Amino acid sequence: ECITVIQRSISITSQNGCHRGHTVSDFLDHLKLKEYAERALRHEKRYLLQEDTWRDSGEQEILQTIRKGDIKVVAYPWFPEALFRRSENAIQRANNTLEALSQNKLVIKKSRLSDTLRSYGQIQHDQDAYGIFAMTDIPADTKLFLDKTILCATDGSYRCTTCCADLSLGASRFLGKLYCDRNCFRNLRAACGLGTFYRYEQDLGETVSRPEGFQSFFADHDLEETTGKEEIFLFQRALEVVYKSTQRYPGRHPLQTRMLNYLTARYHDGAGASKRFSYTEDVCLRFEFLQKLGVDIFQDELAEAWVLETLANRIQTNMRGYSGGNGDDMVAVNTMYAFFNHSCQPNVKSSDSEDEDSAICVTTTRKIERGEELYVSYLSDEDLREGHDVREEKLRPWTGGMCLCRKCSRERRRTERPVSLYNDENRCPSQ
Ligand SMILES: C[S@@+](CC[C@H](N)C(=O)[O-])C[C@H]1O[C@@H](n2cnc3c(N)ncnc32)[C@H](O)[C@@H]1O
Repeated sequence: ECITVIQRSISITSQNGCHRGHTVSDFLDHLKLKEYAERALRHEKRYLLQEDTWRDSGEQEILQTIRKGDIKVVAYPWFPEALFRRSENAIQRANNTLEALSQNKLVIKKSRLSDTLRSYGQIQHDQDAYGIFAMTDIPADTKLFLDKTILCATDGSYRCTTCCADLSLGASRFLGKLYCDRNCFRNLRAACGLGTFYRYEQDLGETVSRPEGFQSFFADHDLEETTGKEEIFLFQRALEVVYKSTQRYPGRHPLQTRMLNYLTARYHDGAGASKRFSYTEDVCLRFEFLQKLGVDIFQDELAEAWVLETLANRIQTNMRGYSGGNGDDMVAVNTMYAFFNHSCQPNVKSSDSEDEDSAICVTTTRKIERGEELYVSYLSDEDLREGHDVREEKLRPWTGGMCLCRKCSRERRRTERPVSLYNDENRCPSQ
């Protein structure tokens, strides 16, 4: 009913050609929309009041939060349970890949953080956190594996626009962007379809057939000033991958797309705060991009808000960033690397591969014993030198609460209640 009212008022406004010539029907529509908005506000308030994280907040605070546009994304009750988390098969497949890559040195298992994360509500009550464990003793400075990138996005200044490879040794320019070579340019063009390149193609004078009502993403949005625009591009790449998968395997749900189904999603909302909602980024850009892919946003499962949200969440929880300091920022997802949990005293370090596009290389920083869990740091070296409170705040987007690493547990113990998992030196419980 609400959509009909909106559609009617849009068509009246466009027929009138301006917003000033209000009609009686405009006015009634306005009143009706206001009523719907009030009803939605009451509903959202009731919903938030039932939530643990909001129980201590006053009604005014809740209302203000909703008015600012903060929302909580929940799945519709009819979504199958299987879509809430990764399948056993996905973990098994990931394990086969990791064992082969690491030459049987490493295995993916339930992390030693898992039970505590669950008891603190940092993961869901029926969710497991996985991690990477050593299957043998491993000396310091051992190269563990090289993990290829499945998705990446860059601003393109010093890295290839398609594969994010370092371009310091040479690059080719096509239509104003830098690439390793023509192949990379062609790959991105094939992956993104016409929309991405419309403006550039037009500049070159090539004829492009433009579907009616079609809007070019880059032509209509100036993202130059947007912070984190690489993340928006990364999300679009993920949508392309998912779209291609659903075209190829029509019965497969978008969230079961291979590779992306290796990734865990955060179901906490980070620091107890709900997600800041941006109409431009969360609605307009996503829908426009789906439209570009040819997805019917009222019919297709891919366009369902919870699916898009979960997809974006999986990308954000598992991506890694790289900043070379010269503006060559990039964000990438590497599926095996994504299984590492974080420690403020990591026993594994990562580096960009020198010879393999944007692949990531992981190496031990000290001797590892059989059965130990391996951890990387999600923070930069500089941030690791900060005190406990600063580190915990910076880690909150991932942890949604406390950092459960050994160092943080120790430092927290000095000040408040203990969260100790470390009586036996990071050992996996089953060893
Ligand atoms: C990149 S994933 C790591 C692998 C993940 N445990 C899995 O099952 O695939 C990041 C997520 O792991 C959990 N995590 C990793 N390190 C953590 C830590 N030190 N403290 C709390 N949670 C952590 C958080 O839930 C975070 O969102």
